[in-house]
Amino acid sequence: MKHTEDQKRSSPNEVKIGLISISDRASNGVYQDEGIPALQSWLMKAISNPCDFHERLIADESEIITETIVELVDDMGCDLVLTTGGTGPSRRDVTPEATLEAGTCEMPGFGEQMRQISLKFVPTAILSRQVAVLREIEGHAALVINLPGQPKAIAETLEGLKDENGKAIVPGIFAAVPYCIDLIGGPYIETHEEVIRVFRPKSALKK
Ligand SMILES: Nc1ncnc2c1ncn2[C@@H]1O[C@H](COP(=O)(O)OP(=O)(O)OP(=O)(O)O)[C@@H](O)[C@H]1O
Ligand SMILES: Nc1nc2c(c(=O)[nH]1)N[C@H]1C(S)=C(S)[C@@H](COP(=O)(O)O)O[C@H]1N2
Repeated sequence: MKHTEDQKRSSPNEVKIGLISISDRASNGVYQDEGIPALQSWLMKAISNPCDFHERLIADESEIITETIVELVDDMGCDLVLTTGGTGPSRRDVTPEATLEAGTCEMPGFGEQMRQISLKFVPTAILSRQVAVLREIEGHAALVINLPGQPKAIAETLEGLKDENGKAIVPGIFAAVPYCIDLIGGPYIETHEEVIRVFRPKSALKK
């Protein structure tokens, strides 16, 4: 990894997070982007570590999507990159292919779980082709996850489905993100349990 000022952490537990909103219309100013604000507000509510966000609003262009993921991981040193938009069946929806292009290995469980969660909200969740990958380079690695484009779907998939007492019925995908980041050498992420309860094996818990 190239060493730049951007990659430095202001504290050892700071999490560097890339947020990419992929939308032809929002990036052209046809409507206001709601993707990045929805991602950022959920993460700020959920994560207790200090976070350093890097935001990008781009069109549904395959090369630009891949380049943006690579830039956020390799140059900015992001530990986690979340994309929103462009995972449906339309011709312009190319986010999954562009993400796979930036990845060094696929993490199929995230896409599988997201479709399970989203099917509890809308039958069209089956149309979502979301993927997740690791991007591993020399001295650094990151987890990259596609989320749906509907702004309300962002919290739904990250947080999952809860009953009226706040108990998880279907766990959100973020429950597995901190342990994944541990395993690839990133910072130890902690969350506010009332928003999302993280799962780690006992042996991986910090005392
Ligand atoms: N960045 C965004 N901000 C606000 N709403 C969005 C955004 N991206 C998508 N949406 C909403 O979610 C729907 C589904 O998202 P999808 O990624 O399939 O968009 P799309 O139909 O390809 O639109 P776009 O022209 O924005 O790329 C959109 O039709 C739009 O109503
Ligand atoms: N939780 C949730 N997931 C959802 C949706 C939703 O409203 N809520 N919309 C679905 C629809 S209509 C489509 S086409 C696919 C792909 O979405 P994208 O193109 O917006 O990324 O996500 C699906 N996943």
